[in-house]
Amino acid sequence: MVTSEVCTTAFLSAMQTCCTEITALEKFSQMYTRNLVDSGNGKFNLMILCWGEGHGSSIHDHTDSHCFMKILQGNLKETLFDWPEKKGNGEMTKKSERVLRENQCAYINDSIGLHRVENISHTESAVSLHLYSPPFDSCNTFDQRTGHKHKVRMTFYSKFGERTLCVSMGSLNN
Ligand SMILES: N[C@@H](CS(=O)O)C(=O)O
Ligand SMILES: [Fe+2]
Repeated sequence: MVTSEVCTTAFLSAMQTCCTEITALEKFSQMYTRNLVDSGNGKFNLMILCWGEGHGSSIHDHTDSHCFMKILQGNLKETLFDWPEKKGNGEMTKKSERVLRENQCAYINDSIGLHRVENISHTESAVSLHLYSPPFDSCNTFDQRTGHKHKVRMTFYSKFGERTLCVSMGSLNN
């Protein structure tokens, strides 16, 4: 486990170099945007997420994938939640929260729990790098008050630097 954590950190740090160029493609909108950078021959999705002031995701899972994340710019608050009881009929349990700062890496998968990510700054945007393996294009969002889940299809605001023609935003907006 320790070895894989070290490898993960090393890998994500190595990504920093190409990300300096990638951030030139930053895309901001009314909600956080998901921008596909590399689809890894179908083995992973590497994406840049751009968070304006106050933007955040709703509570969500990661469809049984590994999710690695690195903050490239600004700060993001991550709140972890337990999975709701089967029936999902009450306030969801908050497990922990932390602020991820520039260059910090994080990891989550469904056995760790659910999370919500927010740029709580009123003055600064944030940019994060996300690596998902295997890739997925839908996940579940959860209502914090009831624990009820809702399947959501996720789309990209841009792919390989080009704006997509998605009608809906496809982000897990808060
Ligand atoms: N998992 C979210 C971003 S985050 O809030 O972790 C997404 O891919 O849109
Ligand atoms: Fe997430």
